[in-house]
Formats: sequence, structure tokens, C-alpha cells
Amino acid sequence: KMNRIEMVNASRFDDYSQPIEDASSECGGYRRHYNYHCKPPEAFINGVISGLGWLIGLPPFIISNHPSPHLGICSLSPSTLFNLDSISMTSKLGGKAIDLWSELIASEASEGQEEARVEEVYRRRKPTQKPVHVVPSKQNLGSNGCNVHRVSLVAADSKRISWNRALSVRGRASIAIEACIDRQLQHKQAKRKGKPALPKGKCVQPTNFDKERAYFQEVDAFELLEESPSPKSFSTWTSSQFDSATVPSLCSRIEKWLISKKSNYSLAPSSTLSKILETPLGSIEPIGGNHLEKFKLRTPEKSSREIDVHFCSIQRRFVSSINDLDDLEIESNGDNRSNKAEVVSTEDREDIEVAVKKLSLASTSTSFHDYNLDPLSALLAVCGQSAPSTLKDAFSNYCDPETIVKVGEGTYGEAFRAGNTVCKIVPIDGDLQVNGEIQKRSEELLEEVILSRTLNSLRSNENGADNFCTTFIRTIDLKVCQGSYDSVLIKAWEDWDEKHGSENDHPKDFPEKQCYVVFVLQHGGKDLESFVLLNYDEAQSLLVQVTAALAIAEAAYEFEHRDLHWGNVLLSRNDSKALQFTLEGKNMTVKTFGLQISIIDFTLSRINTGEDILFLDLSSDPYLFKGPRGDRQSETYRKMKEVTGDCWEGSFPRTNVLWLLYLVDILLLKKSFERSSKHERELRALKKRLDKYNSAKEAIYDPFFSELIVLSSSVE
Ligand SMILES: Nc1ncnc2c1ncn2[C@@H]1O[C@H](COP(=O)(O)OP(=O)(O)OP(=O)(O)O)[C@@H](O)[C@H]1O
Repeated sequence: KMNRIEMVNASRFDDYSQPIEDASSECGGYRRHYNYHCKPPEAFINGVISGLGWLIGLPPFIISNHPSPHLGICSLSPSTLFNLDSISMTSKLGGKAIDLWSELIASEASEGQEEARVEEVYRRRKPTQKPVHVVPSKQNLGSNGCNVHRVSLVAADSKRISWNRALSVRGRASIAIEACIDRQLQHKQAKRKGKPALPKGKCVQPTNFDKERAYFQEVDAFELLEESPSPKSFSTWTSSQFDSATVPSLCSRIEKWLISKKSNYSLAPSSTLSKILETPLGSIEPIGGNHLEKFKLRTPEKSSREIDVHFCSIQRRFVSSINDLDDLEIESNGDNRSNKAEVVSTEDREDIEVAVKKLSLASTSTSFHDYNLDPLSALLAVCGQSAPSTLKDAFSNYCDPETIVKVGEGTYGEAFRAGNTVCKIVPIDGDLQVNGEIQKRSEELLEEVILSRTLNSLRSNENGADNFCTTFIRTIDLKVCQGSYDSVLIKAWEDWDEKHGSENDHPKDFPEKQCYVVFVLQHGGKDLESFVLLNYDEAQSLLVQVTAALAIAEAAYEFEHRDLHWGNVLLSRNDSKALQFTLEGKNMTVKTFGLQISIIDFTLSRINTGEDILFLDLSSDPYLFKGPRGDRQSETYRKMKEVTGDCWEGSFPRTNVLWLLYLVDILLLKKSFERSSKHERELRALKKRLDKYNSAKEAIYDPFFSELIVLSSSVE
């Protein structure tokens, strides 16, 4: 180290305004030029004392330890240099000043372990991590310019971590109310609050360096509040910690359904689930109601005959893969349902059942209940397919692929507009991490698919349904696809990225064998976060439609959305002034003021299909409940936890009311629309009353809604 020092600047002489004096000294065999900042008389005195000391042979350290720090400087020797505890060094090389102190630190860091440790910690997030910068992005700024907990701890140009996404796309924690009141304080709180050291089970914690660990734990703790908890998938969080017991008992039901399909249509159990799975998916409605011209689309209307064909095809695969079913004569052309009924005896069906249980079509999943039924096959069956199609083929059913436009993105899904539909592509079962998350598994998607289809059934008003509403987004079709992204999709993705700045990974990296589920959905419009409400009428319309829809789904399926943030409420305008709902047999005409609401994203939802309860065990997702204090959305998750007692399987329709309270808050605090103080009082009064209700079914009879709903004849 000593040999690298050419000029020494004694930082103890803080007066940098003074001219730099040159001096020479020869100490201990080292010739050095000292360039120190001190006033000339002091330098002179120091020089004299130092020289005298040198002459009488005083050891250098005595001189350097002189009470006046100035004195030591002039007698610098290697040993005294080591004794100086606060020096800074500069060098003049070719007239250019170089900060040698920083250089020394840098070289030490590069030589020592220090940097290796830092590297390791950086890599915990992403393998190709760049140097850490704190980059408050444009999106990090709230409307008043304050930073709303959106600090990227990675380089600005890298893809964003889920917290950022949560704010801008998913809506999670995007309503940081009072975020700017005391940002510094909140950041401190964030650090103190703490976060489990290994989020999502993906990080490797350094174990030997206590000091470093403490530091980075603190950094992690800070990040917890920055990074939105992603609650979407239990397997995403702690797949290794989960066993089959955490998967809801859905699979046995699907298995029965599959068996019934394979063996004999007429003997299929007449169950709610069977009905849901066998009901053809919906046709396409024009975006924003009837006022837009209907596109001519090649809608794949699935008839039960087509499903039959699919299942017979699956049946062929099943049968051919089971040796002990050699003697079984199954009509496999799929054309004649009654033929199958005749040829398959009860005994044979039992054989098939045994065989299906044995069947494992390359399944690696052990979580699919007690059986080895491959969840991907079940998913294919539920989607009415015998094999995955390509993304391009799936999209071509709805539009000319050249017209595909990306419309939105989530942590798991990329949403593209295809004709009048929105196709949400969710990659499944792959090893590649997507947007920093482990891909969802088929079994999880199977659940979401069934949930979507179940809610679809609320849209059918045939035979005077007891419960009817069109507010839950229509699922038009579901497709399992395989292959890399098509070039038209990549182009649509890149166009969107250029315009909006995608938070997601570029989809070009998907391998050929990548599987996806494509949700073909009705286009629901814009989400509440970006939609501009015009007036109080529209705000009322939003609340009444959401409340009525939740009430109806509660009545029909004990449904709880559990994640109704403003990114999951879509709005569009149409010419219609009213909308029909039926709640427990009562017809209701609801005033809409030309606004149509659609509710999306049922990942956290709980539903009772009549035979199975589908829910996500949020107790496995502690991060969900650790969002910032004062943030309405985070508070709502916490309140849900209180209400459910962290037991998410149970029916707690009060959670729907909590999201209604949240929406009123959003309208009051985050949305601006034409309104009077009377309107605000009404909204606040509604909030107070909502607080007393235990379900949306109770809430819909609140006086706030009475002027918006006309109760007409009972269905009977
Ligand atoms: N039916 C639809 N109509 C219009 N836009 C839609 C529709 N479905 C999804 N989108 C757009 O795509 C975005 C992402 O969709 P969604 O929230 O369902 O994805 P996700 O991956 O489940 O999100 P999350 O990050 O919450 O898991 C939405 O915020 C919305 O902008």
C-alpha cells in the first residue's frame, strides 16, 4: 500500500480552501512528496519541530502522536502513516488528480472477500444482476410527485421485480394513501419491520458473515415493503414445503368426471361440476356492449359432440397405455355416445377406474391428490382438447394474427387483444422462471379454469335461473397451447413494451416445449386504476354492479373474490341504461348510466362449486399481509386474515364487504370525478353502514342502492 502512495493529503487539515503546499521529506528510506493542506505558518512550525525531532533521534511515532495532529504530518514515515487514522490521499499523475483512497478501497475490495460476498447477495435476486442503484422511476412517483414505495433496487434498465409490477399492473399496494406524509419514516419502518430472509425459497443466505448478513437482512427487510407479495400461487412460494395435502380436493372430482366421460356419457354423475364442465363456453359479445359492430369471427363453439370426440381421443390414449385393459372393447370412434353406453359394463368401468388411477402420462406431479392422473391431461380434457395447439392456431380462431395487439400484463399473464376477445397467455409447468416467478403448475390452472367456468354459468339465464349476472368476465374459451411465442405475438409484445415499458420478461426466451393456458376472455375495457370516471352517477353505478355481482355469486357459489383491487375491476361504456340481475330468484334492474363493469382475476377467489371448495390457502403466503401500513389494499388483506382467522377454506362473505369498503375508499381518495360534498357524505355514510354487513348479499339492500335498483317480479 505504501508504495502506491505518491502524494499524501492529510485530511485532518480540513481547510481545503488553502493553497496546497509542497514539501519533501525523506523518512525511513522512502522519498515522498507530501502535499498537505495546512496554513503556511503551521506548516513551517510543524516542519521545524519535526526536523528537530528527527535530529535528536526521536522515534517517529512519538512525533506522530503529538497532541497537535499537524505535527505528525511532517514526520511521515511508513510507521507513522499507519498510525494516521483519517487520511485521504490524492495523486497527481500527468497532472490528473486521482483519488488514491478510493482506488485502495476498490483494489482491496476486488482482492478480498468483500466483493465476493456482495456479488453473492446481488445474485440472490437475479443471476445477471447489475450494480445496485436506487432508482426512483417515473412510475414510482405518486400524483404529487412523492415516491410511493416504488424503489427499484436493480439497475434501471433491468426488468422489474414483482413489487413494481404489483403497483402498476396488478394494482396491489398501488393505493399507498398517506405515502408521502413521511416517506423517510416509512422507509425506516420498512427496514424495521423485517422480511423473512429467504423470500419465495429462492435465495441462498450467506451463513458465515454475521455482519454482512445482518446488513443484507436489513436490505431485504426494506425490500419487503417495496416488493409486492405475490400471492398467486402456493407452489410459487414454497413449493418444497407443500405436500399434496394443501391441494384442494378437486382432483378426485375431476377424475370421476374424466372416468365418466371415458366410460359412458349416460352414466356420468349428474353433478354441478359435470354440468359446468360440459356446458359449452360462451360466444363472443362485442366490446363495450351492442353499440359496436359485431365482428365476424371463427368462434369455436364447442358442441357436446366435439367434447365427446375429444374425450374419446383421450380415451384412446388412456386405453392404449394400459396393458391390463387389453380385453376391453371400447367404442373409440367417439361418434356414438349410446354405443359406448352399451359396450361398457359396470365391471369394465371399474377396470377403467383402476387403470386411470394407475395412469401417469409422464406426470411428475405428486400433488395431484392420491392418484397419478396427469394434471396436464386433466387440463386438456377440461379445455376440450386431446393435445395442445400452437399459440398461433389458438389466436387465429379469433382474429387475423397480424392484428393482435397486447393490452395488458400481469405477473403470470400477457393479455392480447384478438378480435373482440382478450387472450391471456399464462405459461405453465416449465422450468424457466418467468418475470422472476416460478411458473404455475397445471393443477393450479385447472382450479382457475374450473372457477372461471363456474362463474360463467352465472351468465346463463335459461329456464329462469335463480342467480344471474353478467359482471364476472365471460370466459369464451380455454386452450392449452405449446411452443415458443409466435413472431406476431412477439411483435405485439415489443410494440407494447415500447409504448408502456413492460415489466415482464421478453417472451422470446420460451422454449419449443413450453406449455401455456390461454384464457380467451370477453374484452372488459379499462381497469379502474386508469379509467376516468365522469361523475357521481358512474361511481354509484360501479358500486351497485360490483355489490350485486358479489351478492349473486355469494348466493350461488359462496363466492368470495378476495382480491378485488382496482386493477381487477374493468370498466367500459355502452348505450345501455340498465342491466338485469337475478338474486335468489328476485329480478333486479340496475341503473348503469351507460357503464358496464367486469370483474376479473379469480386467482385468490374461493368458490363452492357444489361438490368442491376451491380456494387458495393464503396462510402459506405471509408476504401478502405485510404491505405498507395505511395502504388500503394491504390493510384489506390484513382485515381478510382477521375475518377468516387465516383459515381460507371456510366461507366468509364478509371478505367481499371488505373489498366493497376498499372500493369506496378508492372512489373517495384516489379517483376524481364530478361530485359535491353531499355525494362525499353519502359515500362516507355508505362506508359506515357497510362496516356492519357480513356479506354482499346484506349490502345490496343498503339504502344507498335502493334508488339504483328496481326490484321486479320474482322469477317464479
Ligand atoms: N378481459 C380483459 N379485458 C381487458 N383487459 C384485460 C382482460 N383481462 C386482462 N386484461 C388486462 O391484462 C392485465 C393482466 O390481467 P390479469 O390481472 O388477469 O393477469 P394476472 O397475470 O393474473 O395478473 P396478476 O399480476 O394479478 O397475477 C389486466 O390488468 C388488464 O389490463
